[in-house]
Amino acid sequence: MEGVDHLAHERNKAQFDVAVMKAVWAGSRDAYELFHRFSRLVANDPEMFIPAIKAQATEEQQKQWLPLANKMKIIGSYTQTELGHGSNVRGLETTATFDPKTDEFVLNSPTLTATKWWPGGLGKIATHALAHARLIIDDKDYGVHGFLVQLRSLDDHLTLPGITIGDIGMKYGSGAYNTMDNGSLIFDHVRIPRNQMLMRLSQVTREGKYVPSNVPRQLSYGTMVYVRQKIVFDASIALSRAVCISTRYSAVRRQFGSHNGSPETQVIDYKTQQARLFPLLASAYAIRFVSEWLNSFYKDLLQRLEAKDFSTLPEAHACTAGLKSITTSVAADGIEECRKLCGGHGYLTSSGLPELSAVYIPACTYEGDNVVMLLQVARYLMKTISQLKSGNKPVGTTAYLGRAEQLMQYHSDVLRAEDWLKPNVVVEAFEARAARMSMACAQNLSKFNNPEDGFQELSADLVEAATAHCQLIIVSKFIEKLQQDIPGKGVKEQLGVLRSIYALFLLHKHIGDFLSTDCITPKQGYLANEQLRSLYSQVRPNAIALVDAFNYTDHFLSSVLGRYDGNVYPKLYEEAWKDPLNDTSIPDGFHEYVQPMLKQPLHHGRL
Ligand SMILES: CCCCCCCC/C=C\CCCCCCCC(=O)SCCNC(=O)CCNC(=O)[C@H](O)C(C)(C)COP(=O)(O)OP(=O)(O)OC[C@H]1O[C@@H](n2cnc3c(N)ncnc32)[C@H](O)[C@@H]1OP(=O)(O)O
Ligand SMILES: Cc1cc2nc3c(=O)[nH]c(=O)nc-3n(C[C@H](O)[C@H](O)[C@H](O)COP(=O)(O)OP(=O)(O)OC[C@H]3O[C@@H](n4cnc5c(N)ncnc54)[C@H](O)[C@@H]3O)c2cc1C
Repeated sequence: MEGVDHLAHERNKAQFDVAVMKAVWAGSRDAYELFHRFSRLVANDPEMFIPAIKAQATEEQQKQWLPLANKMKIIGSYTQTELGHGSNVRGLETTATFDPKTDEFVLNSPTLTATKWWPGGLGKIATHALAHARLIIDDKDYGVHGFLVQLRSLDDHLTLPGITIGDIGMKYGSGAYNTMDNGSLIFDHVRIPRNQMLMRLSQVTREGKYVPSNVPRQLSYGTMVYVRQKIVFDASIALSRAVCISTRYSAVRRQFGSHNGSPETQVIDYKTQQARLFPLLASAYAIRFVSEWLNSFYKDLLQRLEAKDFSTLPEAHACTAGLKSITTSVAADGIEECRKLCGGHGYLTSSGLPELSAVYIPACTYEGDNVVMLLQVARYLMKTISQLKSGNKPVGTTAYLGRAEQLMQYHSDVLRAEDWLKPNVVVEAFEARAARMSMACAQNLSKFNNPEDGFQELSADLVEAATAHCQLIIVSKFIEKLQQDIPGKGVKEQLGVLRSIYALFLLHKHIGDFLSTDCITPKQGYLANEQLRSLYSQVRPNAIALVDAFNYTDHFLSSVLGRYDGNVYPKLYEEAWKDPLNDTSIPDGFHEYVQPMLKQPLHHGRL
């Protein structure tokens, strides 16, 4: 049956132009062409070190180090986290003490918990580290700064004196993340020249004078803003990959429902399967579009920073931290749901899902623990609300808080299920929910004498308010995307269906928020759910074409279940047969251990 497309009948059902949708998913026609060519050539290979040099090094330092890094003459590791501290960057313990006699910094790990722990590439391969350490001059602590430190000889790759490096060992699962040499590093009074402190933001002079930056010190966290927005894009890839596998397999898999010898039901036709799968399909598109927006916001930030305009930096931090958190959580949970959607076969390595899950789930932790990131968003929201009194009009993603008074009076006017298809009806409900949750937190916070005590006490509520705010951003950006000119037969209509599924699924999932804040009535909640069911029926004939639009090759999916041609069973069988256990019919050790047991005589009356 090689060459037969078992999913052709599904593809024929599509009510939209898949070629155009491929370009929409890729971002543009050009991006599509590029991805199409490259995805067939290379695997993803993220750099980790270079963005930080660009952000924190002076022009002179960049001239010295970037060509070396770009040409792979040196291999760098972003070395921030320690055994004792990851989230609390200000709590890092490694020290870099200035020695005015020699014009050097002395890097030292004063305690076990100061050991650098986790940095990727550090364990085995890196020649240099961008190490984060506390700057000490004349016994005065100036806080955490970045230092370029050579770790290994460029001749024989042996570690240099005073440096102890190891790999931190096996990680979750047996999958590909174990090929990453996350490492540990101890400094024992290692000396580096003064000009290897990254001095774009603040400098240390030859005399040992600290010259603080005249720009916000938060700029030193710029690498994290950059990587977090990349991670949002990455979430759309990881989730769409899992959704592609489980959608195709759900159309192939049949279970129950045969009448008089007719074929059994495709599991994708079960409403329960649709209610689990289609919100994830919609989420993949939603994350894709919000990542597109976030990337353009980030590019705008860079232009502003060039012009010394720092006004959007706090919002950029809140958006990248919050969206990193929400989207990686959705993707990680979504991958696991996709595994379950594939039943038993989803647990096989050949489904591609266990590997994807094991590699992906740390995204909820690295580059900022997801809860810690939402608490940053909450701080930003509380700050925005506290400034309302002084007449500060919020802009951008918090503009709706400027209409807080009006939103506190809001009651949804939905009367019929179809009313929930109107974008403005959805946005108003999401704005009112987010605003009321934040306002409630702000009001509760004001009851505490010490705001920090209040923040700790209310942190679970604050995380929920931040979640509501971030979900509002994603819903709004999906709606804005559809306000653009999108050509192609049926493309906009399909995206409209996905947009409504995304928003109404969230409403259904967080119905408690919407009801307890009195934004909607139970009847309106019921109508939203009714609408959701009918949207699932609309997406059903287009489901396969919607995942085809991701344009993933079988090689990229690495999944027997997600094959483009749907030829699952013969390939599943073939794949199992490749297992080394099947090379022989008698397993190793059988004659030594199992056979003697089998040959033991039976004793009457005893087992
Ligand atoms: C590397 C390149 C890769 C490129 C390719 C990408 C492909 C993508 C796909 C997949 C590859 C991924 C591979 C894995 C990579 C993993 C790498 C790592 O994990 S590296 C370690 C990351 N470590 C954290 O993220 C720590 C988390 N902690 C923190 O960020 C901070 O410490 C935080 C936010 C918790 C703040 O802690 P506080 O409370 O002590 O803050 P205070 O330092 O005092 O600063 C407070 C002020 O600064 C602002 N702020 C904080 N962070 C900011 C930021 N990043 N930008 C701007 N402002 C920020 C705050 O809003 C606040 O502002 P106000 O004073 O209220 O105005
Ligand atoms: C696969 C992987 C790759 C990594 N790569 C790198 C790298 O290349 N370079 C590098 O420097 N680091 C790297 N890291 C480290 C990573 O950035 C940190 O692990 C991450 O920032 C989380 O910090 P932590 O480990 O200190 O978690 P912790 O902060 O110890 O988190 C433990 C728990 O405490 C909670 N918590 C912490 N603080 C608060 C708070 N203020 N309020 C409420 N709850 C809180 C968290 O939510 C979490 O539930 C990597 C980590 C992983 C897993």
